[in-house]
Amino acid sequence: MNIAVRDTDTAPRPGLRFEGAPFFPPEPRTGTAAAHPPAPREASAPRGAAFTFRGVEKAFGPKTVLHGLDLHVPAGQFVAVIGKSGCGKSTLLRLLTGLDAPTAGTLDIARPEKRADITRVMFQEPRLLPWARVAANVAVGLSHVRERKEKRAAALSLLAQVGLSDRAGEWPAVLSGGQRQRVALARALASRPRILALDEPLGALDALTRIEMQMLLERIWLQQGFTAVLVTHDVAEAVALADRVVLIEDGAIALDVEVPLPRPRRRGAPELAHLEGVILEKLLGATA
Ligand SMILES: Nc1ncnc2c1ncn2[C@@H]1O[C@H](COP(=O)(O)OP(=O)(O)OP(=O)(O)O)[C@@H](O)[C@H]1O
Repeated sequence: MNIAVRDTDTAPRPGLRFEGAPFFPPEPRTGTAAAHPPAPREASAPRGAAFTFRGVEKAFGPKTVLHGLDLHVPAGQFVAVIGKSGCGKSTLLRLLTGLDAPTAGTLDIARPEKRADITRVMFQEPRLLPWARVAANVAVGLSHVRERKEKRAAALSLLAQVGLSDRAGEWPAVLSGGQRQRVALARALASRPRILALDEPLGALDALTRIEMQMLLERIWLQQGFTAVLVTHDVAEAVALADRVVLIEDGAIALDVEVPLPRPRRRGAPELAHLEGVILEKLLGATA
């Protein structure tokens, strides 16, 4: 198996892999971020790119969390972001989704003026509205659909995608944790985002539900072709789902690993375990 591992800034980026990204055709990665000329803050990303961080710094008062982070992600790619607690993973997602702004550097993103429309975030906790039934919770993501009947039909169709057709009229409180996350996923997908940011969305689920949700997420990603950025502490999850795993260390990308394995990936396969070991070794080195 040919595994491309990159200690950032010392080696060229690995080749890209695209599998099942029907809406966004693959584009060969062309050079490093440094090869691009400086761009105005949040200018349009290069064609075929979902987003590019160039020398992005984020400081909170005297504390600098991200130091000159470079990350180019082509449209349709599934990227997993790992790193020790407090290294800046959620901060990266907040910058990506426009919830926060970099203190230096540039973030190039397709149609930045529409960022609220093209990005969606899913968190560890589903954050559903407790006073709204399941279908109404999904409809929150359907603000672009005006007609009530149409909205309901769209919400039901989304619930069918996540396997919850029969729970549309229930309250979130009666659902299991995994079912609530399915509703949150349906709501996140409702606006057909181009970029789905996932901040440890499966972290609170039991092991079996977690694997079921991973498979659901992968299936929907394969069908819809959005760009997925998954923050996770679970390296096995990262290699099972992602085209590419990046490790943040000392505020920058310390490792960039391609996952050259066909889908669906068999949990426990030796190739996955090998790759997991390579990444864990680096991660443990970072936390030692
Ligand atoms: N709004 C804020 N004000 C001050 N400091 C912040 C703020 N947001 C994040 N930080 C700090 O930035 C650092 C990175 O936080 P972040 O949440 O991005 O880490 P993380 O890698 O996602 O951590 P974890 O894996 O534990 O969730 C932490 O030290 C955190 O305390």
